[in-house]
Amino acid sequence: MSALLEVIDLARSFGGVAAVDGVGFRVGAGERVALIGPNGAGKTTCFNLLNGQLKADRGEVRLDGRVITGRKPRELVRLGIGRTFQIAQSFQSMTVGEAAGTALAVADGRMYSFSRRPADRERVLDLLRRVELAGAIDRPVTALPYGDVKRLDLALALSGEPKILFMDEPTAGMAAGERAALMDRVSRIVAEEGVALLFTEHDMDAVFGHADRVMVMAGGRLIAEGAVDEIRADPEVRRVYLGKAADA
Ligand SMILES: Nc1ncnc2c1ncn2[C@@H]1O[C@H](COP(=O)(O)OP(=O)(O)OP(=O)(O)O)[C@@H](O)[C@H]1O
Repeated sequence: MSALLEVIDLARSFGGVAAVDGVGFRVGAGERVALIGPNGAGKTTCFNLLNGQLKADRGEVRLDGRVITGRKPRELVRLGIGRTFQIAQSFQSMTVGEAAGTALAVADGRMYSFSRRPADRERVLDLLRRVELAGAIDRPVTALPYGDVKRLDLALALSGEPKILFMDEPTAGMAAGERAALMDRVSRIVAEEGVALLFTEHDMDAVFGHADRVMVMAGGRLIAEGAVDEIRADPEVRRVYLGKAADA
């Protein structure tokens, strides 16, 4: 049986730096996979190759067996890839409802039509309910506390009804309690809706609590892959990344 996401020999260099150097892996439908590794390992570059932000020098990405390498981010949304947006940059002048409505319109492919008919309020509310943000529909995005910005970010990523969700450091900059709440919500959505999840994180509670499988990157390559307990116990992973933190 073919995987939902299949990555084959993916590579991208910047000048002399091989940021991603022949990476291959699979993610199954509904699976939660964490990509971890030290700073500069190549995780963000890998994500940007998958989500169409960067062009690969080499390699192939397949979704449901279809080659999607080189597709534009907007096409990828329509093919079933959801990814978090840079809300702070894109939606500063909007309310929460307008931001969600815009994301739904983009996902529908109506964004550049003459009518620019906004998504109806019920649909926007449904999307916001999934991330427990319906009560904030008329609030300006700029007035949201940081944890709610992250929830909105998640809502926008879900707007295209993705088969797989890419989240690059979803809990970065959040307080510990907020981090746990966000990851619990993400895990619930993934379980209830059958969406697969690929995420990077430096917070090991989020990784070990919410991943079915963990992949470890260092120097542009995958150096280990396995279930949470295997990765925790892997001597090479402890040496390059987890170190003494794993004993805590
Ligand atoms: N646009 C770019 N131009 C030049 N070098 C880059 C660029 N993007 C990434 N790199 C380099 O590629 C390597 C991998 O960086 P990347 O950001 O993908 O790592 P990362 O694992 O996401 O790190 P972090 O955990 O700190 O976010 C690093 O050496 C980085 O300096």
